[in-house]
Amino acid sequence: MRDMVYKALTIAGSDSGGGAGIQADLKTFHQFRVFGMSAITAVTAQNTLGVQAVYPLPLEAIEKQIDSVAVDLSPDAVKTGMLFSHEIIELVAQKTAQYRWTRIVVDPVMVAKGGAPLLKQEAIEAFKRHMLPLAYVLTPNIPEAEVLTNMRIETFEDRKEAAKKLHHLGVRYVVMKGGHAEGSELVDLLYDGERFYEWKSERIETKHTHGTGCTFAAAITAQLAKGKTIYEAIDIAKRFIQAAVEQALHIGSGHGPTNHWALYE
Ligand SMILES: Nc1ncnc2c1ncn2[C@@H]1O[C@H](COP(=O)(O)OP(=O)(O)O)[C@@H](O)[C@H]1O
Ligand SMILES: Cc1ncc(COP(=O)(O)OP(=O)(O)O)c(N)n1
Repeated sequence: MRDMVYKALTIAGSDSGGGAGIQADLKTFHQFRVFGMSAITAVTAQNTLGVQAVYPLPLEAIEKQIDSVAVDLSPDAVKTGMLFSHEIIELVAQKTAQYRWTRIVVDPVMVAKGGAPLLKQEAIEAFKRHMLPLAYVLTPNIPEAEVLTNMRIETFEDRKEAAKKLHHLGVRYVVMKGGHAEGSELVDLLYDGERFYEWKSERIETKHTHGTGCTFAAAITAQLAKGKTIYEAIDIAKRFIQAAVEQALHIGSGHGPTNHWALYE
């Protein structure tokens, strides 16, 4: 008998350098034996040194890609990444409702590591209004959680308070990543509306962390596509990202990408 084929769709921006965005998502899906599909929202000219240019796609082009995938290939889980403008956010929200997608992982991509904006300032309210209530899982880093909650996050208790606020704004599972906090121990936090859960790891001292957020969220999406629970999905995604950073590829002269095949070498 044939193995079941699980499918995941990523709606995100293209990173020509291959470390983040659509490219990181598809590599991660593939690594977990999940069939990856894409709807590109924007094309970036990007490498390990930074983002040199951003070209959002026409709304019609984004809509057609989503429709083509949805009507024929029925994704088991969906991930969103760089959405760039309020028009794209509104379109993606409308399509999510139209196709009744429920296993949706929303990575609130705002700024690339080098500081380039990947979400317009004017789109933040639309993001909060449309994307948070749709999110089965939301994966903010600490600065993104600060923007979405309008609060400063300094202590671990602040992170918990922010996670609660995001849950109140409609998110089912809040996964607050700890990469931007100080210290040699890294803690990713899950709030499920009742309890907090922590995933701890050693911080690897490296500048090669380009695409960690995309890769981690894509790993969660792949596991949800396979029918895993959120707790199982984060267990696997955390081990995956740790190995991917630990065995980074050391390519390019800036912030290099993680190693998407590290766990299975
Ligand atoms: N130096 C590091 N060593 C190990 N894991 C890391 C490191 N930096 C980030 N991670 C992990 O990568 C994921 C993304 O983290 P974070 O840096 O907070 O988000 P983003 O990449 O979106 O800014 C998290 O699971 C985090 O624990
Ligand atoms: C096209 C595109 N999408 C998302 C990002 C941000 O990715 P992230 O995983 O947060 O990694 P860094 O940019 O922080 O290294 C991106 N750069 N490009």
